[in-house]
Amino acid sequence: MVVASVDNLADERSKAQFDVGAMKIVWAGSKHVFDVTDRMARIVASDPEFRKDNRTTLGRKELFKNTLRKMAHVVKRANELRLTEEEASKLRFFVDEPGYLDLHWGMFVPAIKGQGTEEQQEKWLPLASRMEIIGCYAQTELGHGSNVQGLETTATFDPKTDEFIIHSPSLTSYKWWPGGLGKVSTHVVVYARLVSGGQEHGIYGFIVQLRSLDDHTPLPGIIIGDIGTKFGSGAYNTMDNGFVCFNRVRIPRNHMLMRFCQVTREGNVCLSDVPKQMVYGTMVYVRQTIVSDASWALSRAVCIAVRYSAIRRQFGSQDRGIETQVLDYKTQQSRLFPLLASAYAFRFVGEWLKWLYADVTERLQANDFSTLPEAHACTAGLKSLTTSVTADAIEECRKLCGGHGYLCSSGLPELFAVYVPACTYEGDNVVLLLQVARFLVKTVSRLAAGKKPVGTTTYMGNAEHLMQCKSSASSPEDWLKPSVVLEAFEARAFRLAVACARDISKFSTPEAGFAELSIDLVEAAIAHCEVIVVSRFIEKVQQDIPGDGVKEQLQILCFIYALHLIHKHSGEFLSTGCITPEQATLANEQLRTLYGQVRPNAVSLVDAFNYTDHYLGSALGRYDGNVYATLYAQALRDPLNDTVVPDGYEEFIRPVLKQTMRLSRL
Ligand SMILES: CCCCCCCC/C=C\CCCCCCC/C=C/C(=O)SCCNC(=O)CCNC(=O)[C@H](O)C(C)(C)COP(=O)(O)OP(=O)(O)OC[C@H]1O[C@@H](n2cnc3c(N)ncnc32)[C@H](O)[C@@H]1OP(=O)(O)O
Ligand SMILES: Cc1cc2nc3c(=O)[nH]c(=O)nc-3n(C[C@H](O)[C@H](O)[C@H](O)COP(=O)(O)OP(=O)(O)OC[C@H]3O[C@@H](n4cnc5c(N)ncnc54)[C@H](O)[C@@H]3O)c2cc1C
Repeated sequence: MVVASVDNLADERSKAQFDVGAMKIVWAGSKHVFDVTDRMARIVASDPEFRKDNRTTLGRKELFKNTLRKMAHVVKRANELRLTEEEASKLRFFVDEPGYLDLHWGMFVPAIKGQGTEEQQEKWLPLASRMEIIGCYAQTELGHGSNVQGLETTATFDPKTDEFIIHSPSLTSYKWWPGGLGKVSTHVVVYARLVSGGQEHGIYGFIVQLRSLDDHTPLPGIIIGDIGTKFGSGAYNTMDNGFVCFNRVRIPRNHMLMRFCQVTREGNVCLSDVPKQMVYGTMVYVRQTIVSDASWALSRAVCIAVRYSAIRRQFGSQDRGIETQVLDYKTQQSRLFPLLASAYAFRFVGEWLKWLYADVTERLQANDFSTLPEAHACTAGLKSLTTSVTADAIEECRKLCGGHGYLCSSGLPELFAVYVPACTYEGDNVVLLLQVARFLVKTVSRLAAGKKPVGTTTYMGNAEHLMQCKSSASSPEDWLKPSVVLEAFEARAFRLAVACARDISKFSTPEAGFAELSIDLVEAAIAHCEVIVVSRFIEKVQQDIPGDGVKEQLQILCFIYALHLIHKHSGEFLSTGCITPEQATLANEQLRTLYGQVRPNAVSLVDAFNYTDHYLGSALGRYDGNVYATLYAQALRDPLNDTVVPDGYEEFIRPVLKQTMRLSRL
C-alpha cells in the first residue's frame, strides 16, 4: 500500500540543519559506545526469539514463561558471541523486558561487591558471574519500604552453632516486592536487624539460599511466592516480584556481608570506622543508573510522539487540500519540545552523575567519606526529578498522539506502565526529595557558621549576591545568555532553601519544623536539582562539539529546557523576586522563537537517538512513517479478530438480540 505519510518523514529529514550522524555520537557519549549500542540493538532486533509485539495479549503465566525464555536466550547469546560485560548489558537492555537478570546483575552482584569483604567477594562473585546461582535484593517488607530502619526481619547470632537465625516475626515483616524473588532466585541478599548478645546493632545484608540447586524447591523454613499481577498489560508483569517468610532459617556466620561490620565467633560486633550509611550503598549505585535510564525511556516516548506528529494531519485546509501537520501547531510544540529538550538534558546529567559516582567510589576506597552526603543528595534528588518528569512525559506523549496513542500498538501504554514504578522503587520520590532538603538545610545552616559550600552547592557560597540580585534580562535575547539563566535558577533555589531554613528555626524543634514545612522543602529540593540539570546542560553546550550545526541545536534545546522551567515554575521565580512579570513574558517570547527554530530539526533530533523499530515497539513511531498501514495490520492481528463472529455470540449476543425482537413486537 502506498501511503502519502511516508514522504512526510523523508521531507522532514531533508530539512535538518545539523549533522545527524555526529549528533548520534554525542547522544551515545562516544564513537565506541555508539558502535556497541548500535550493534547490540541490531542483534536483538533481528532475532525472532526477542519478538515482543504479542506481549500485551499474553496471560500472566505465558508472559512470565516467555520472559524466562528470553532471559535464557540473552545468557546463551552473550556466551556464544563472547560478549563483554558492556556488550551483554546493552544486549539485555534492548530486549526491553523487566526480568530477574536485572536484579541479579543490577543489585545482588553490586550488593556483594559493595558490602562483602574481599574473602566473601572471592567466594560469591564467581558463582554469580557464571550464573551458577541467581540472586536478588530483599530489603522492602510488607509493612516497611521507605523506612529502612523500621524493618522487622531479624538476624540473630547463635554463638553455639556459629550461625545466624533469619526470622520473620510478623506478617508485616515478610519481604515483599523484591524482583526475581517470587519464582526464580536461588539466593538473596536479605536486609535484617542484626541481633547479637541480646542487643540490636542496626540493619545489615545477609546472603540466604532460598531454593534447592537440584530441583528449585524452597529450602526448609522458607515460604515464598509471587506477590500478584501488577499495573498494565505486559509491562512489569514479566517480573516475579515476590514475598518470602523466614521461619528461623539458619545460615553460617560468614553469610553476613561483613565489610562495614564484623561479628566475631564469640558474637562480638565490631564496627569499622566508616559511616553507617555505607550499608545503603547499593541504593546509591542503582539510583545513579536510574537517572541514565530515565533519558532512554523519555527519548523513546518523545521519538514516537515527534515522528507521529509529523505524520498526523488535522485541519488547516478549507478546500480539502493538504492539511496541517499537528507538529506545526504551537500548542503541540509547547507540550512536545520541552520533553525533547528534557531527554537531552537528562542524558547529559546522567553521564555527569556516572562521573560523580565513580569519583565518590574512588574516594571511599581511599577512606575519604567527605563527598558521600553530596553523592547521596545528588543521586536521590536526580533519581526523583528525572523519573517523575519522565513518567508524566510518557503520559503526555500518549495524549500528544491523540486517540491512537491509547492503543497498545502505539507502544506508549506499556511504556508508561513499565516505567511509572520508577517513581516508587529505589526510594519513593517524595521521600528522596526530603533527603535532598535535609542536605540543603544543613548546607544553609553551615553557611551561617562560615563553612564554604562545595560541589553542586558551590553556588550557595555566593549568598549575598543570590539573596539580592535582580535579573538583568531586558529583551528576549537576554534569555539566551547562560549567566542570566543560571543566575535566575540559582537565586530561586537558594532563596527557597534559605526561607525553609529560616522558617524551620521558628519551631520548637528542627524535626517539628521540618515536618510542618515539608511541602516547601520538597519545592526547594526540586529547585536545587533543576540548578544541577541546567548547569550541566549549559556546561555541555559550552564544550567543543564536533559536527555541523550540532552545537547550535544543543544550545537551542538547552535554552528550551531552562526557559520552559521558568515558565512552569513562574510562581516561584516571581514570588522569590528573582525575575519580574515583564521578564517572565520576555522569557516566554524567547521560548516561542526557540520552538520555531527546533521545528525543522525535530524529526532528525529524535533520529539521533538511533532507535530500531524493534526497540521503539510502536506503530506510530516507525522510522519509515508508515503509520496507518501498520495500525491496520496490527489491528487485524489482534486475537479478537481471529474469528469474524466472536466467541460468545451463541451464548450472549444471540439471546439478547432475540429478546430485543420479542420486546419490539410487544
Ligand atoms: C548477561 C546479562 C547482563 C544483564 C545486565 C543487567 C544490568 C541491569 C542494571 C541495572 C538494573 C537495575 C534495575 C533496578 C530495578 C529496580 C528494583 C528496585 C529495587 C528496590 O526498590 S530496592 C529497595 C529500595 N528502597 C529504598 O530506596 C528505601 C528508601 N529509604 C531510604 O533510602 C532510607 O531509609 C532513608 C534515606 C529514606 C532514611 O534513612 P534513615 O532513616 O537511616 O536516615 P535519616 O535519619 O533520614 O538520615 C540519616 C543520615 O543518613 C544519610 N543517608 C541516608 N541515606 C543515605 C545513603 N543512601 N547514602 C549516604 N547517606 C545517606 C542522611 O542524609 C542523613 O545524613 P545526616 O544525618 O543528615 O548527615
Ligand atoms: C516495581 C517495583 C519493584 C520493586 N523492587 C524491589 C526490590 O527488588 N527489592 C526491594 O527490596 N524492594 C523493591 N521494591 C519496593 C520499593 O523499594 C518500595 O516500594 C519503595 O521503597 C517505597 O516504599 P513503600 O512501598 O514503603 O512506600 P511508602 O513509604 O509506604 O509510601 C506511601 C506514601 O507515603 C509517603 N511517605 C512515606 N514516608 C514519608 C515521609 N517520611 N514523609 C512524607 N511522605 C512520606 C510516600 O511519599 C508515598 O506517597 C519495588 C517496588 C516496585 C513498585
